Amino acid sequence: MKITAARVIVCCPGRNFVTLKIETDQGLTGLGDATLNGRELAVASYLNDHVIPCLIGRDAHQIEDIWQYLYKGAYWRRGPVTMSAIAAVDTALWDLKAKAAGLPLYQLLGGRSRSRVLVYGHANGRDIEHTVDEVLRHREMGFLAIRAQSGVPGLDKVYGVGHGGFYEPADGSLPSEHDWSSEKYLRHTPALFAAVREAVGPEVHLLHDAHHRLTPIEAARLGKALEPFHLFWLEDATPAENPQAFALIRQHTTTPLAVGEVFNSLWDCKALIEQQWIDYIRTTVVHAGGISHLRRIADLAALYQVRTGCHGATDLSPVCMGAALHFDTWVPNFGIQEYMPHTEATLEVFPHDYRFEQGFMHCGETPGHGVDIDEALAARYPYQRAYLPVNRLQHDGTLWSW
Ligand SMILES: O=C(O)C(=O)C[C@H](O)[C@H](O)CO
Ligand SMILES: [Mg+2]
Repeated sequence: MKITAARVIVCCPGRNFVTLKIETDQGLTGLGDATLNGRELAVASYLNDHVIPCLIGRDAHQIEDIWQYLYKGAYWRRGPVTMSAIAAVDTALWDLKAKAAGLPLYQLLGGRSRSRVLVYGHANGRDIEHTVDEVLRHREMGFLAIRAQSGVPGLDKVYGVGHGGFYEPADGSLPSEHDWSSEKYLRHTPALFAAVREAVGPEVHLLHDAHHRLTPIEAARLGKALEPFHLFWLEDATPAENPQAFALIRQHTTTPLAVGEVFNSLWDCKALIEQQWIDYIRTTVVHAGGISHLRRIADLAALYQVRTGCHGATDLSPVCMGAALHFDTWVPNFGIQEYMPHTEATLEVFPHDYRFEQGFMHCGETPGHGVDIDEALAARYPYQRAYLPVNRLQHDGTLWSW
């Protein structure tokens, strides 16, 4: 099955998505997500200008060789742009192989390890009361695991909290500015979880994302303060460029830790997993080299009882979600999958066969990963430049992690 053409489709049905479509001499096509929020066109160029010319004429079945060719062959290894581009090729090739075999993708990975995929939803509120209401609303919708984020008194805009309507953090044609105070956040967050736990009782899994904004010792303090409320996980407690920072957090708290949505290779995860400094690894298909590389990360994690918790925000396209759900259906050390519903416009551009039911997602049974693109419709939503916000410390304007 020879690759005859490949094309990058950039569209903005409510937000930007970059999709790679690979065509073959057998008439089959495969799709891969290449969306890198706020840096979309860099990946589109990487694919168009540097990767696609190397794909034409290759055997689409040689997924591993093509992966190595793009990774080692670039000489310049890793990084989010490179690894998202490789991920798109890899995902499209797995989609093609599964279509050629006439099987849903999870069957090629080794078959079903579970009947359905536990997902967590997002409850965001402007204050504690509003967040509690949102958590209860998500429980009514059937979610068994819910991430809770709330506005912080004295801070104007905070990560994870929408300003009415559909939550989309990439909100400006230049980066918008948020203000930050770790002191205010650390005073507020334990009270938030005390109220949420009191309202939902012991059964619902609760999650929280500190979104890289704390220092290691502040993160340790938060983890300790949240212990009575038994979180499923505390995510991105501190930036993870220096994995050793998690050793410090670990010494102080039994709150489970999740990290890795910004990672793009096994090498980012290695020390955190091997030292058992984390409990969940958040890498997903689009930003970590596709199904082939994600499988390697999960296999390493399994040796240390670290489980998967794939990133699944709305800036990952339905193509990524479809592929991730096949991965989740197979991966033995599955933990949980993040799930934020896409807008109606996005779902129309990307017809898909996965579905949400009573707190779980189900991947479909159609051959491949089960997600397509309506190119004519996509063409009606041209790219719009959009950036993620930046954070500045409230008291003096120092640039901080967002
Ligand atoms: O979903 C999450 O946990 C996130 O932290 C979402 C990220 O902010 C988002 O994907 C950035 O593009
Ligand atoms: Mg996160």
